[in-house]
Amino acid sequence: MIELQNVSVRFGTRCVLDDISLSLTQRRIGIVGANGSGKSTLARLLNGLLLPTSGRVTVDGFDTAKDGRQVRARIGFVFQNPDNQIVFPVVEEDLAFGLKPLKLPKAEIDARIDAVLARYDMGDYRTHPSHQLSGGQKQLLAISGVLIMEPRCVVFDEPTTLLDLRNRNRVAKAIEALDQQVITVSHDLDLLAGYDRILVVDQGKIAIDDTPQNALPRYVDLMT
Ligand SMILES: Nc1ncnc2c1ncn2[C@@H]1O[C@H](COP(=O)(O)OP(=O)(O)OP(=O)(O)O)[C@@H](O)[C@H]1O
Repeated sequence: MIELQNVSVRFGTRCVLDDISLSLTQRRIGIVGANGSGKSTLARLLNGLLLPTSGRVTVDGFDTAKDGRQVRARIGFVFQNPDNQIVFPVVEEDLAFGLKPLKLPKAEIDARIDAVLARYDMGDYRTHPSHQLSGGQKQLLAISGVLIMEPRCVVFDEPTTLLDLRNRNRVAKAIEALDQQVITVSHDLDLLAGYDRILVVDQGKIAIDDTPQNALPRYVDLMT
């Protein structure tokens, strides 16, 4: 379980998240809010990319401030722009990179690379230059680089924002098919319609915490 206990985040004198407590147990959780409301900040707290100014974030009892390794093994993070996530020039090298610290046998590494690429029908791209992939393929590679670590939860920060409709649909399908817990920050409300729980971030607080059926229309009202 991911838990936030009285979490605040301040940047200088600006309080971006103000005393938030949450238990994140549902399989699909969406986070929405206006630009600059603190959604990415909230998402980045969940795997220790960012530490709270005060309060505690724990993942299965591990504190993000103290147990970074255990937290990152459990929670994967997919950035909005896959170019920020893809670091190696060749697809298979990029996928193998995250596995390095695990010191797995080469056969296991190869098997995991084959499995994630097969999942997205990208087996032919194993030795392809990563930066020559299409935008949608890059996002799928970024997702693959996270899945290969076998996290139990994946946090997505605006995963479809940079994609055309075709690739948006491809990535949406890929997210939908995940067995893992998924926490998605998005302005794409259709992406979140089938989720179990929606959190609306507004002025440093969770203004609405409800099902999509209840939360999304109220959010749309709030924004208009
Ligand atoms: N490292 C940082 N240092 C200073 N201010 C920051 C930092 N990160 C975020 N902020 C500020 O905190 C606020 C919330 O940012 P955040 O990225 O969480 O918003 P968001 O809801 O994800 O926005 P968007 O929808 O535009 O992506 C913004 O005003 C932003 O400028």
